[in-house]
Order: sequence, then structure tokens, then C-alpha cells
Amino acid sequence: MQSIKITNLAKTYGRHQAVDNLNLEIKKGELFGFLGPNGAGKTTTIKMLTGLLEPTSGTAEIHGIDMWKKPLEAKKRIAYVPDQPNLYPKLTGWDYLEFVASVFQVPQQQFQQKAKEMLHLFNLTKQANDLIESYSHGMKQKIAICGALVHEPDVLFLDEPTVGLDPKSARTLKNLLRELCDNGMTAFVSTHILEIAEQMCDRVGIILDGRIIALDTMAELKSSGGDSNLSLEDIFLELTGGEDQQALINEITDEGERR
Ligand SMILES: Nc1ncnc2c1ncn2[C@@H]1O[C@H](COP(=O)(O)OP(=O)(O)OP(=O)(O)O)[C@@H](O)[C@H]1O
Repeated sequence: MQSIKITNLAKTYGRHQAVDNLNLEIKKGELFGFLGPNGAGKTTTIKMLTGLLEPTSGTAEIHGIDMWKKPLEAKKRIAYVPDQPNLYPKLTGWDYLEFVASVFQVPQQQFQQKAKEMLHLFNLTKQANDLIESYSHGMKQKIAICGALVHEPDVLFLDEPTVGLDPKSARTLKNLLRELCDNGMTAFVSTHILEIAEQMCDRVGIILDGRIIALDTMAELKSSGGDSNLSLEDIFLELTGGEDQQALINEITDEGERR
């Protein structure tokens, strides 16, 4: 059975088709990178997959459970870290983790062990009893990630997870995701940082104007481009038209220099 199964998923805002009949299957244990330029439809897709935004049509299933027909059952299996996590400023980091664990009915002993482990991993042990309102942006991002993992989800959705993280924390997250996926968790990661996708994802999907325009392993994407020296950035820019813009920038700057 697929971990995530998306069938003819679509979302229109007024007349604008933000996500256009998306079909995608992601296996258990896969670390999937979801890429696309600004406004391509990444967040809209993730919100439909996590039960936050109702699709105009189509279905999203988590381990065979329809997110919109059986939302409670499906939501028990997932965790979602948005790009701007909405945390409770008047809770301490520890209280926040305890709150999340109680929502997901994690037994107390298991919670304690997991929370300590996660806080240690992300260097937050010392600040665990401080109010979240005193946390920096990166610390908020990290406590949100800890909260997402405290109930050991089967599928983790991350929207721009490394933005705001220092290099050490970004590396910790990358290694942790790899390890969790090797142990059977599935991760669906949207990112603009192509290097991250290139280094850690099993497969990447590129979305443009609400449609998947490329879907493959890095090795296959490179070989289909006919040049194994291409970076994901080269492939991404070629597919999404960024190269035309680069040519325009070169033209403008050349003209500036000539004047
Ligand atoms: N609430 C909304 N009402 C109307 N249009 C919306 C709404 N949310 C998103 N859109 C439009 O839907 C399209 C997809 O937006 P979405 O936020 O999913 O893109 P994205 O790929 O996540 O972009 P970014 O990389 O900039 O975060 C865009 O054209 C956006 O303007």
C-alpha cells in the first residue's frame, strides 16, 4: 500500500486553478522532495494533504485512509510543520510538547523519553522551560519539529523546514529525516533549497502552475536531461523557465554595463 496517494487532486481559488488534477503516489519510507517556483501550488497541495484546506475535487489518502472522509483517523497518522509554525507563546517548550503528546494520546513515559531525546538533538534542553515567546525564529522552528515527531507519525509533512535553521540544526534535521525514513517513516518535504533536495531526497517532484512537470529520482532526472553533470538547479531552471529570466537579467546587467 502507498503511504500517500493523491488522485486527481485539484483546488481552484475563484477562477484560478492553483492545483490542477494532481496524481502522485509515495511509498512507505520514502523521502520525497516537493519543489516548485513561488506560487506553483506547493503549500496548497500540502494543506489539502494534511486536512487543512478542502480540495475542490479529487482525493488524498494516507495509508489508504481518505483525509477528507475519515479526517480523525488520517490525522492520527501524520504530522505537519508549516513554514511559519503557529505556536502557543505562553507555553514553555516542554509544555508545548506535552500538549501535543496529550492530543495524540502518547503514554506519559514514552512522551518523557521522546521529548528529552528531541530537545537534546536540537540543542533546546536548556531552554525547555522558557516561554516560547522568548524563542528565536529558528528555535520556534525546532520546537515545532520536535512537536511533530513526539507522537512518531507515519507520515511527516514539512514546508520549508530548513529556513531559519542554523547550519548545524539543518544538518541535524537532514540526518534525522534520513534515519527516520530508513526506519519506515515517510517524509514529504517542500523546499526551495535545491541542494537539500539533491542531497537527501529519494525522489523529487517539480510542480509548476499546479501540475507536476517532473517526477523521478535525481539520477533519472539527470540522465533524462542527457547530461549527468547537470545540477538539480540546472534541471529546475530549465523546466520552470527560470533560465529565460536569467537571460533577461544578463541582458539588463550587460546593458547597464555598456551605458
Ligand atoms: N487563499 C488564497 N486565495 C486565492 N489565491 C490563493 C490563495 N492561496 C494561494 N493562492 C494562489 O494559489 C497559487 C498557489 O499558491 P501556493 O501558496 O500553494 O504556492 P507555493 O508553491 O506554496 O508558493 P511559495 O513557494 O511562494 O510559498 C498562487 O497563485 C497563489 O496566489
